[in-house]
Amino acid sequence: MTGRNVTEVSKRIENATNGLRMRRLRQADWSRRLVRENHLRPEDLIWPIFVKDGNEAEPVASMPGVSRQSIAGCVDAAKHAADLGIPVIALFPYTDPALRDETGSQALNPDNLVCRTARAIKKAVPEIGIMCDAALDPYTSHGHDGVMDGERILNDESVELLMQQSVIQAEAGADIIGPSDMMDGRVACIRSALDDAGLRDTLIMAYSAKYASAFYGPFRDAVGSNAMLKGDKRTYQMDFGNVDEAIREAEQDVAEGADMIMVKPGLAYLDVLSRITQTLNVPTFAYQTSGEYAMIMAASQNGWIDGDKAIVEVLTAYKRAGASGILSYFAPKIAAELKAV
Ligand SMILES: NCC(=O)CCC(=O)O
Ligand SMILES: [Mg+2]
Repeated sequence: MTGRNVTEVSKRIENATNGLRMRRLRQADWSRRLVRENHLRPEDLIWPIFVKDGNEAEPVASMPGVSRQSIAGCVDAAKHAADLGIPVIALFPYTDPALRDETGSQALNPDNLVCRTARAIKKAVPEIGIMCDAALDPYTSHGHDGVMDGERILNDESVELLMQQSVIQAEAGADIIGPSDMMDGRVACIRSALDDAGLRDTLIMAYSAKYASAFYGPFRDAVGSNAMLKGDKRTYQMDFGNVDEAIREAEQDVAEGADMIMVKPGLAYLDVLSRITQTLNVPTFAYQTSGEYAMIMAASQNGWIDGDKAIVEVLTAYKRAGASGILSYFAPKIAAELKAV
Protein backbone atom coordinates (compact mmCIF):
# COMPACT_ATOMS: atom_id res chain seq x y z
CA MET A 1 0.00 0.00 0.00
CA THR A 2 1.39 3.37 -0.89
CA GLY A 3 -0.35 6.31 0.62
CA ARG A 4 0.37 8.46 -2.38
CA ASN A 5 -1.41 6.18 -4.86
CA VAL A 6 -4.36 5.73 -2.59
CA THR A 7 -4.65 9.46 -2.21
CA GLU A 8 -4.62 9.80 -5.97
CA VAL A 9 -7.27 7.12 -6.33
CA SER A 10 -9.34 8.69 -3.58
CA LYS A 11 -9.32 12.00 -5.41
CA ARG A 12 -10.54 10.36 -8.57
CA ILE A 13 -13.27 8.58 -6.67
CA GLU A 14 -14.38 11.79 -4.95
CA ASN A 15 -14.50 13.46 -8.34
CA ALA A 16 -16.43 10.67 -9.96
CA THR A 17 -18.91 10.13 -7.14
CA ASN A 18 -19.27 13.64 -5.76
CA GLY A 19 -18.54 12.07 -2.42
CA LEU A 20 -21.52 9.74 -2.52
CA ARG A 21 -20.11 6.45 -1.36
CA MET A 22 -22.81 3.80 -1.53
CA ARG A 23 -20.90 1.46 0.76
CA ARG A 24 -21.39 3.84 3.69
CA LEU A 25 -24.91 2.51 4.20
CA ARG A 26 -23.70 -1.09 4.08
CA GLN A 27 -20.99 -0.75 6.71
CA ALA A 28 -22.80 -2.44 9.61
CA ASP A 29 -25.73 -4.65 10.39
CA TRP A 30 -27.63 -1.73 11.98
CA SER A 31 -27.20 0.50 8.93
CA ARG A 32 -28.17 -2.24 6.54
CA ARG A 33 -31.29 -2.96 8.57
CA LEU A 34 -32.08 0.74 8.76
CA VAL A 35 -32.34 1.18 4.99
CA ARG A 36 -33.66 -2.19 3.89
CA GLU A 37 -36.47 -1.60 1.40
CA ASN A 38 -38.29 -4.93 1.40
CA HIS A 39 -39.12 -7.20 4.30
CA LEU A 40 -40.71 -10.57 4.71
CA ARG A 41 -43.39 -10.91 7.36
CA PRO A 42 -45.47 -13.92 8.40
CA GLU A 43 -48.49 -12.01 7.03
CA ASP A 44 -46.97 -12.25 3.56
CA LEU A 45 -47.25 -16.02 3.49
CA ILE A 46 -49.90 -18.48 2.39
CA TRP A 47 -49.09 -22.08 3.24
CA PRO A 48 -50.19 -24.77 0.75
CA ILE A 49 -50.97 -28.07 2.51
CA PHE A 50 -51.65 -31.51 1.01
CA VAL A 51 -54.40 -33.61 2.50
CA LYS A 52 -55.03 -37.34 2.17
CA ASP A 53 -57.52 -39.85 3.50
CA GLY A 54 -56.53 -42.05 6.44
CA ASN A 55 -54.60 -41.38 9.61
CA GLU A 56 -50.96 -41.54 8.58
CA ALA A 57 -48.95 -38.71 7.10
CA GLU A 58 -47.12 -39.67 3.91
CA PRO A 59 -43.94 -37.93 2.73
CA VAL A 60 -43.89 -36.50 -0.80
CA ALA A 61 -40.66 -37.94 -2.23
CA SER A 62 -39.96 -35.05 -4.60
CA MET A 63 -40.59 -32.44 -1.88
CA PRO A 64 -38.29 -33.23 1.05
CA GLY A 65 -39.86 -32.00 4.29
CA VAL A 66 -43.41 -31.94 2.87
CA SER A 67 -46.03 -34.61 3.61
CA ARG A 68 -49.58 -35.32 2.66
CA GLN A 69 -51.42 -35.13 5.93
CA SER A 70 -54.54 -36.60 7.41
CA ILE A 71 -57.46 -34.29 8.16
CA ALA A 72 -56.38 -34.21 11.82
CA GLY A 73 -52.84 -33.41 10.69
CA CYS A 74 -54.19 -30.50 8.62
CA VAL A 75 -56.10 -29.18 11.60
CA ASP A 76 -52.85 -29.24 13.60
CA ALA A 77 -51.05 -27.53 10.73
CA ALA A 78 -53.74 -24.84 10.65
CA LYS A 79 -53.32 -24.24 14.40
CA HIS A 80 -49.57 -24.05 13.94
CA ALA A 81 -49.97 -21.60 11.06
CA ALA A 82 -52.33 -19.40 13.07
CA ASP A 83 -49.86 -19.36 15.99
CA LEU A 84 -47.13 -18.27 13.60
CA GLY A 85 -49.23 -15.42 12.20
CA ILE A 86 -49.71 -17.01 8.77
CA PRO A 87 -53.06 -15.60 7.60
CA VAL A 88 -54.16 -18.27 5.11
CA ILE A 89 -53.62 -21.94 4.36
CA ALA A 90 -54.39 -23.43 0.95
CA LEU A 91 -55.71 -27.00 0.82
CA PHE A 92 -54.84 -29.46 -1.93
CA PRO A 93 -56.35 -32.96 -1.87
CA TYR A 94 -54.71 -36.18 -2.95
CA THR A 95 -57.49 -38.17 -4.61
CA ASP A 96 -57.39 -41.93 -4.72
CA PRO A 97 -57.11 -42.98 -8.41
CA ALA A 98 -60.19 -45.16 -7.89
CA LEU A 99 -62.25 -42.03 -7.19
CA ARG A 100 -61.09 -40.17 -10.30
CA ASP A 101 -63.16 -40.10 -13.45
CA GLU A 102 -63.49 -38.30 -16.79
CA THR A 103 -65.52 -35.41 -15.39
CA GLY A 104 -63.87 -35.13 -11.99
CA SER A 105 -67.19 -35.85 -10.29
CA GLN A 106 -65.60 -35.94 -6.81
CA ALA A 107 -65.16 -32.17 -7.16
CA LEU A 108 -68.92 -31.83 -6.79
CA ASN A 109 -69.25 -34.11 -3.77
CA PRO A 110 -69.91 -31.88 -0.73
CA ASP A 111 -68.34 -34.60 1.41
CA ASN A 112 -65.16 -34.95 -0.56
CA LEU A 113 -61.82 -34.85 1.21
CA VAL A 114 -61.12 -31.15 0.76
CA CYS A 115 -64.60 -30.16 1.99
CA ARG A 116 -64.31 -32.39 5.05
CA THR A 117 -60.91 -30.85 5.77
CA ALA A 118 -62.18 -27.29 5.35
CA ARG A 119 -65.08 -27.99 7.72
CA ALA A 120 -62.76 -29.50 10.34
CA ILE A 121 -60.35 -26.56 10.16
CA LYS A 122 -63.12 -23.95 10.23
CA LYS A 123 -64.46 -25.53 13.39
CA ALA A 124 -61.13 -25.90 15.20
CA VAL A 125 -59.25 -22.82 13.95
CA PRO A 126 -61.88 -20.27 12.93
CA GLU A 127 -59.37 -17.43 12.85
CA ILE A 128 -57.37 -18.71 9.89
CA GLY A 129 -58.31 -18.08 6.27
CA ILE A 130 -58.85 -21.16 4.11
CA MET A 131 -58.21 -21.17 0.38
CA CYS A 132 -59.38 -23.91 -2.00
CA ASP A 133 -58.67 -24.15 -5.71
CA ALA A 134 -61.36 -24.26 -8.33
CA ALA A 135 -60.06 -26.74 -10.91
CA LEU A 136 -60.74 -30.35 -11.74
CA ASP A 137 -57.20 -31.72 -11.97
CA PRO A 138 -57.14 -33.37 -8.53
CA TYR A 139 -60.24 -35.31 -9.55
CA THR A 140 -60.00 -36.18 -13.24
CA SER A 141 -58.69 -39.48 -14.57
CA HIS A 142 -56.83 -37.57 -17.33
CA GLY A 143 -55.26 -35.02 -14.96
CA HIS A 144 -56.57 -31.96 -16.81
CA ASP A 145 -58.20 -28.97 -15.12
CA GLY A 146 -61.38 -29.22 -17.16
CA VAL A 147 -63.56 -31.77 -18.93
CA MET A 148 -62.53 -33.12 -22.31
CA ASP A 149 -64.00 -34.02 -25.63
CA GLY A 150 -61.39 -36.29 -27.18
CA GLU A 151 -58.19 -34.25 -27.00
CA ARG A 152 -59.93 -30.90 -26.39
CA ILE A 153 -60.44 -29.23 -23.03
CA LEU A 154 -63.94 -27.79 -23.12
CA ASN A 155 -64.10 -24.26 -21.75
CA ASP A 156 -67.74 -23.51 -20.96
CA GLU A 157 -68.63 -27.04 -19.86
CA SER A 158 -65.68 -26.90 -17.46
CA VAL A 159 -66.70 -23.49 -16.12
CA GLU A 160 -70.14 -24.81 -15.31
CA LEU A 161 -68.56 -27.46 -13.09
CA LEU A 162 -66.12 -24.97 -11.54
CA MET A 163 -69.06 -22.77 -10.50
CA GLN A 164 -70.62 -25.68 -8.63
CA GLN A 165 -67.28 -26.75 -7.17
CA SER A 166 -66.67 -23.23 -5.88
CA VAL A 167 -70.04 -23.01 -4.15
CA ILE A 168 -69.60 -26.44 -2.56
CA GLN A 169 -66.14 -25.53 -1.25
CA ALA A 170 -67.26 -22.13 0.04
CA GLU A 171 -70.19 -23.75 1.82
CA ALA A 172 -67.73 -26.17 3.44
CA GLY A 173 -65.68 -23.27 4.81
CA ALA A 174 -63.36 -22.02 2.08
CA ASP A 175 -62.94 -18.26 2.52
CA ILE A 176 -61.03 -17.83 -0.72
CA ILE A 177 -61.68 -19.62 -4.00
CA GLY A 178 -58.64 -19.82 -6.23
CA PRO A 179 -59.64 -20.56 -9.81
CA SER A 180 -56.47 -22.27 -11.04
CA ASP A 181 -57.88 -23.69 -14.25
CA MET A 182 -57.27 -20.81 -16.73
CA MET A 183 -60.61 -21.29 -18.51
CA ASP A 184 -61.93 -18.09 -20.09
CA GLY A 185 -64.65 -16.27 -18.19
CA ARG A 186 -64.52 -18.43 -15.10
CA VAL A 187 -63.99 -15.62 -12.61
CA ALA A 188 -67.22 -13.84 -13.59
CA CYS A 189 -69.16 -17.09 -13.58
CA ILE A 190 -67.78 -18.21 -10.20
CA ARG A 191 -68.49 -14.76 -8.73
CA SER A 192 -72.10 -14.86 -9.83
CA ALA A 193 -72.52 -18.47 -8.67
CA LEU A 194 -71.18 -17.54 -5.23
CA ASP A 195 -73.42 -14.46 -5.07
CA ASP A 196 -76.46 -16.44 -6.16
CA ALA A 197 -75.76 -18.90 -3.35
CA GLY A 198 -75.61 -16.04 -0.83
CA LEU A 199 -71.83 -16.35 -0.51
CA ARG A 200 -71.07 -12.68 -1.15
CA ASP A 201 -68.19 -12.59 1.32
CA THR A 202 -66.25 -15.41 -0.30
CA LEU A 203 -63.14 -13.97 -1.89
CA ILE A 204 -61.67 -14.88 -5.25
CA MET A 205 -57.93 -15.05 -5.79
CA ALA A 206 -57.63 -15.70 -9.50
CA TYR A 207 -54.67 -17.59 -10.85
CA SER A 208 -54.58 -14.95 -13.60
CA ALA A 209 -51.18 -15.49 -15.16
CA LYS A 210 -50.63 -19.21 -14.79
CA TYR A 211 -48.03 -20.50 -17.18
CA ALA A 212 -47.66 -23.97 -18.65
CA SER A 213 -44.53 -24.79 -16.70
CA ALA A 214 -42.02 -27.50 -15.88
CA PHE A 215 -42.02 -26.26 -12.27
CA TYR A 216 -45.22 -28.07 -11.22
CA GLY A 217 -43.87 -31.63 -11.33
CA PRO A 218 -43.58 -32.39 -7.60
CA PHE A 219 -47.04 -30.90 -6.92
CA ARG A 220 -48.53 -33.33 -9.40
CA ASP A 221 -46.76 -36.14 -7.54
CA ALA A 222 -48.20 -34.82 -4.29
CA VAL A 223 -51.81 -34.74 -5.52
CA GLY A 224 -51.40 -37.88 -7.61
CA SER A 225 -52.08 -36.40 -11.04
CA ASN A 226 -48.62 -36.75 -12.61
CA ALA A 227 -48.93 -40.33 -13.78
CA MET A 228 -52.42 -39.56 -15.04
CA LEU A 229 -51.71 -36.46 -17.04
CA LYS A 230 -52.30 -36.99 -20.73
CA GLY A 231 -50.42 -34.49 -22.87
CA ASP A 232 -49.79 -31.03 -21.50
CA LYS A 233 -51.75 -27.94 -20.49
CA ARG A 234 -50.63 -25.52 -23.18
CA THR A 235 -54.12 -24.96 -24.63
CA TYR A 236 -55.22 -23.25 -21.43
CA GLN A 237 -52.14 -22.27 -19.39
CA MET A 238 -49.98 -19.46 -20.75
CA ASP A 239 -46.95 -19.62 -23.03
CA PHE A 240 -43.79 -18.76 -21.12
CA GLY A 241 -42.66 -16.39 -23.84
CA ASN A 242 -45.46 -13.93 -23.10
CA VAL A 243 -45.89 -10.99 -20.75
CA ASP A 244 -48.33 -8.55 -22.43
CA GLU A 245 -50.80 -11.42 -22.43
CA ALA A 246 -50.40 -11.74 -18.66
CA ILE A 247 -51.46 -8.12 -18.22
CA ARG A 248 -54.55 -8.76 -20.35
CA GLU A 249 -55.40 -11.88 -18.36
CA ALA A 250 -55.00 -10.01 -15.08
CA GLU A 251 -57.04 -7.00 -16.26
CA GLN A 252 -59.78 -9.29 -17.43
CA ASP A 253 -59.93 -11.20 -14.14
CA VAL A 254 -60.13 -7.95 -12.20
CA ALA A 255 -62.92 -6.73 -14.47
CA GLU A 256 -64.72 -10.05 -13.88
CA GLY A 257 -64.63 -9.52 -10.13
CA ALA A 258 -61.40 -11.06 -8.81
CA ASP A 259 -60.52 -9.59 -5.41
CA MET A 260 -56.91 -10.70 -5.76
CA ILE A 261 -54.83 -12.06 -8.58
CA MET A 262 -51.84 -14.37 -8.84
CA VAL A 263 -48.81 -15.07 -10.97
CA LYS A 264 -47.55 -18.64 -11.14
CA PRO A 265 -44.83 -19.91 -11.07
CA GLY A 266 -42.94 -17.19 -9.28
CA LEU A 267 -39.18 -17.20 -9.57
CA ALA A 268 -38.94 -17.51 -13.33
CA TYR A 269 -41.76 -14.96 -13.72
CA LEU A 270 -40.78 -12.12 -11.40
CA ASP A 271 -40.75 -9.78 -14.39
CA VAL A 272 -44.40 -10.66 -15.00
CA LEU A 273 -45.21 -10.02 -11.36
CA SER A 274 -43.41 -6.72 -11.50
CA ARG A 275 -45.20 -5.62 -14.69
CA ILE A 276 -48.60 -6.56 -13.29
CA THR A 277 -48.08 -4.83 -9.96
CA GLN A 278 -46.87 -1.69 -11.69
CA THR A 279 -49.85 -1.72 -14.05
CA LEU A 280 -52.75 -2.72 -11.79
CA ASN A 281 -53.60 -1.66 -8.27
CA VAL A 282 -54.87 -5.01 -7.08
CA PRO A 283 -53.45 -7.27 -4.37
CA THR A 284 -51.20 -9.58 -6.37
CA PHE A 285 -49.77 -12.82 -5.11
CA ALA A 286 -47.20 -15.20 -6.50
CA TYR A 287 -46.90 -18.94 -6.13
CA GLN A 288 -43.49 -20.35 -5.29
CA THR A 289 -44.22 -23.69 -6.89
CA SER A 290 -43.27 -27.20 -5.91
CA GLY A 291 -40.49 -27.27 -8.51
CA GLU A 292 -38.97 -24.13 -7.05
CA TYR A 293 -39.19 -25.70 -3.59
CA ALA A 294 -37.60 -28.92 -4.83
CA MET A 295 -34.71 -27.10 -6.53
CA ILE A 296 -33.76 -25.24 -3.38
CA MET A 297 -34.11 -28.34 -1.21
CA ALA A 298 -32.11 -30.56 -3.56
CA ALA A 299 -29.22 -28.13 -3.89
CA SER A 300 -29.29 -27.46 -0.18
CA GLN A 301 -29.32 -31.15 0.78
CA ASN A 302 -26.32 -31.70 -1.48
CA GLY A 303 -24.49 -28.90 0.25
CA TRP A 304 -24.33 -26.94 -3.01
CA ILE A 305 -26.12 -23.88 -1.69
CA ASP A 306 -26.99 -22.59 1.77
CA GLY A 307 -30.70 -23.42 1.69
CA ASP A 308 -31.69 -21.26 4.66
CA LYS A 309 -30.16 -18.20 3.11
CA ALA A 310 -31.45 -18.99 -0.38
CA ILE A 311 -35.05 -19.30 0.84
CA VAL A 312 -35.09 -15.86 2.45
CA GLU A 313 -33.30 -14.32 -0.51
CA VAL A 314 -35.77 -15.73 -3.01
CA LEU A 315 -38.88 -14.89 -0.98
CA THR A 316 -37.64 -11.35 -0.46
CA ALA A 317 -37.13 -11.10 -4.23
CA TYR A 318 -40.84 -11.86 -4.63
CA LYS A 319 -41.59 -8.93 -2.34
CA ARG A 320 -39.17 -6.71 -4.26
CA ALA A 321 -40.99 -7.59 -7.47
CA GLY A 322 -44.20 -6.32 -5.90
CA ALA A 323 -45.91 -9.37 -4.40
CA SER A 324 -48.58 -8.67 -1.78
CA GLY A 325 -47.87 -12.17 -0.56
CA ILE A 326 -46.44 -15.52 -1.54
CA LEU A 327 -47.83 -19.03 -1.55
CA SER A 328 -44.90 -21.03 -0.31
CA TYR A 329 -44.25 -24.51 1.05
CA PHE A 330 -41.55 -22.83 3.16
CA ALA A 331 -44.19 -20.69 4.92
CA PRO A 332 -44.09 -22.32 8.39
CA LYS A 333 -40.29 -22.48 8.43
CA ILE A 334 -39.91 -18.83 7.49
CA ALA A 335 -42.72 -17.61 9.74
CA ALA A 336 -41.12 -19.46 12.68
CA GLU A 337 -37.76 -17.84 11.94
CA LEU A 338 -39.32 -14.39 11.66
CA LYS A 339 -41.16 -14.91 14.92
CA ALA A 340 -37.98 -15.99 16.69
CA VAL A 341 -36.12 -12.79 15.72
N1 LIG B 1 -53.02 -25.02 -8.35
C1 LIG B 1 -51.94 -25.25 -7.48
C2 LIG B 1 -50.77 -25.78 -8.20
O1 LIG B 1 -50.90 -26.17 -9.35
C3 LIG B 1 -49.47 -25.78 -7.48
C4 LIG B 1 -48.32 -26.13 -8.37
C5 LIG B 1 -47.01 -26.30 -7.64
O2 LIG B 1 -46.85 -26.02 -6.45
O3 LIG B 1 -46.09 -26.75 -8.31
MG1 LIG C 1 -58.30 -15.63 -18.15
